[in-house]
Amino acid sequence: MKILITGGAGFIGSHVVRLFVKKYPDYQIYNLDALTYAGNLENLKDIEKEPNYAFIKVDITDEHAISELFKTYKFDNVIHLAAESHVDRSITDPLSFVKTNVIGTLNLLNAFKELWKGDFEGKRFYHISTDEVYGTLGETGLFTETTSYDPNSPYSASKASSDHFVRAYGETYGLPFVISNCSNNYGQNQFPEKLIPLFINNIINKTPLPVYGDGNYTRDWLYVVDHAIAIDLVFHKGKNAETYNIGGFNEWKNIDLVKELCKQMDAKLGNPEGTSEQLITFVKDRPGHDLRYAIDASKINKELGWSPSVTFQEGLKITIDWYLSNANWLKSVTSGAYQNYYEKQYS
Ligand SMILES: Cc1cn([C@H]2C[C@H](O)[C@@H](COP(=O)(O)OP(=O)(O)O[C@H]3O[C@H](CO)[C@@H](O)[C@H](O)[C@H]3O)O2)c(=O)[nH]c1=O
Repeated sequence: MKILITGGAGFIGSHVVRLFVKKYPDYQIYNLDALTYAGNLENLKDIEKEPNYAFIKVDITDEHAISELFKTYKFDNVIHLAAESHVDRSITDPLSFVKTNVIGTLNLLNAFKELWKGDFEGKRFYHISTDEVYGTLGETGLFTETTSYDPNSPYSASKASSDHFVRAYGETYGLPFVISNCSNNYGQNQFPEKLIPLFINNIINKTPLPVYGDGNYTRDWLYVVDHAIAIDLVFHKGKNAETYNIGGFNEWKNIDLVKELCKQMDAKLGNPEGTSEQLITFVKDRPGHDLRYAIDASKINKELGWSPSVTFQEGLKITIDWYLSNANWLKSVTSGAYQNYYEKQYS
């Protein structure tokens, strides 16, 4: 089986590529990535020489290149993770999100459709998406697979649009697909623009921790390897044309999470208690900031037997240890791209 995994050099993508390369030696895994600021082949150093792994540097916005690639390699299946993913960046540059997340997805769908021309036996297009397509929750309630789409940021609007296109290709052309919508991920190799790795990096460098608004925003956090395990299950056992919500049953208000992170970092760094908390700085809010995301993951639990295997305390510990022992990785990824979007745009 030939599987194209897009965005495989990125954070979640690299964990998915590693899992598939190691677990399925009979599959041929093609990792397609444009290697933008968030993609890094260092993330896959440990598996790059495996015989069932190949890397292809192509941007999914390049319609011609994508079409030629599908003709050459005849991929049986696609697991599509390539995306612009950072909400703050989408606020300053929405168009690049439409190009990659919407047009890029369309290019893949078209190439897949043209390659198999309706003979889709044993084929599947798996679109990896986000819980942000559902918009925001109040203090109570959970997103289920039937919650209406109501995206609020340019990022979530672009992901909602690509989800709709995938479903439309299923309805219109009979293209076999499955979609999953996941909550906030954290873990090793995440680019330090996202809350947890950004704040770990800032604590290491003793720079301010910019908490947006009053910090009373809630996210549901999932350890990235548990997401990769869920993707493996949905890919192999998920029903055609279905959606699966994936979440950690692990809601945290940002301010509480940041304080917990500070506590664990102080313990690790041998700082007196309370040292890192002094770096917390309440700053101007993110425009259109969604109050709360929370996922009802009971469908994937009941149908496919998935539930998170790593507790938040364990996952956070693994993550902190990884960043502390990979200072070179942190330095190299932060030397080029500007990672602290608060300072750049909202100050
Ligand atoms: C970077 C940053 C974030 N925040 C807040 C904003 C959010 O309420 C929360 C998490 O922010 P972020 O790490 O940017 O993640 P968020 O906007 O929730 O979106 C993430 O989670 C989504 C899934 O829910 C993914 O689809 C997105 O690709 C991913 O970026 O922390 C701060 O207060 N200060 C910051 O500097």
